[in-house]
Amino acid sequence: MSDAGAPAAAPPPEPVRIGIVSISDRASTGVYQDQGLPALQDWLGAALINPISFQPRLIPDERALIARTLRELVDDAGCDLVLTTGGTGPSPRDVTPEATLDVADRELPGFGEQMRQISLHFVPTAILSRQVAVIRGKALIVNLPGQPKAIAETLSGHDAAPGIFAAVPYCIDLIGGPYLETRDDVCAAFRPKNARRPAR
Ligand SMILES: Nc1ncnc2c1ncn2[C@@H]1O[C@H](COP(=O)(O)OP(=O)(O)OP(=O)(O)O)[C@@H](O)[C@H]1O
Ligand SMILES: Nc1nc2c(c(=O)[nH]1)N[C@H]1C(S)=C(S)[C@@H](COP(=O)(O)O)O[C@H]1N2
Repeated sequence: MSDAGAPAAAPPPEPVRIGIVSISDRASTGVYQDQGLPALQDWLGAALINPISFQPRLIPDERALIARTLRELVDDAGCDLVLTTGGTGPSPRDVTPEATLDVADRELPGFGEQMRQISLHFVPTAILSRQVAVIRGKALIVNLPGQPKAIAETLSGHDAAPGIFAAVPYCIDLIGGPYLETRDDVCAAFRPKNARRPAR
């Protein structure tokens, strides 16, 4: 039978390379078991339809090492997206935002603003979190708080506020990365109509 006239089958989802970085003095030295990397991997694996190649890193709260790790993930490992967790608070060892700005080409303040709004719904101490999001080359780097439960809270949001991940696929389109497709029950990605490909 001919397929003439039938709509073209959607191309397979594009592969994406994602750096996940857990920044914690105690988890990186074995004082407690790291829960940051598994939480990031679980959430992203559930949310994205694209095949994901994870680049995981577990490191202490050292500014130069964090910056070096972010550069390596983007410039050498070729990550399209890097999510960090931890080190965003006000204590002297919390230096993740500074290290992230050290490697930034440009800052995207909306991510931090939205994240703090979402987190206020869960904890009043959300205002202590100094997360930033930046572009380096063709990659987006986003800081998340260190509490393992904060990862799903900030990425998914809640009834009154969409999670910050909703804006990630379109951002990655705009900076030249792969077309990210999400499972709507975990996270409905927002794209303007003219940027959407046909749904699967
Ligand atoms: N990677 C992690 N794995 C498991 N639990 C974590 C992790 N990071 C943080 N937590 C938990 O969240 C709490 C607050 O995180 P925060 O990033 O402020 O830790 P911290 O006091 O800077 O210490 P550290 O850097 O040693 O994790 C920690 O006290 C810990 O209970
Ligand atoms: N969604 C969410 N955001 C949160 C939290 C949380 O539990 N859930 N903890 C807050 C606390 S107590 C602090 S100190 C800051 C910074 O955390 P970090 O240093 O672990 O990155 O994140 C805040 N943001």
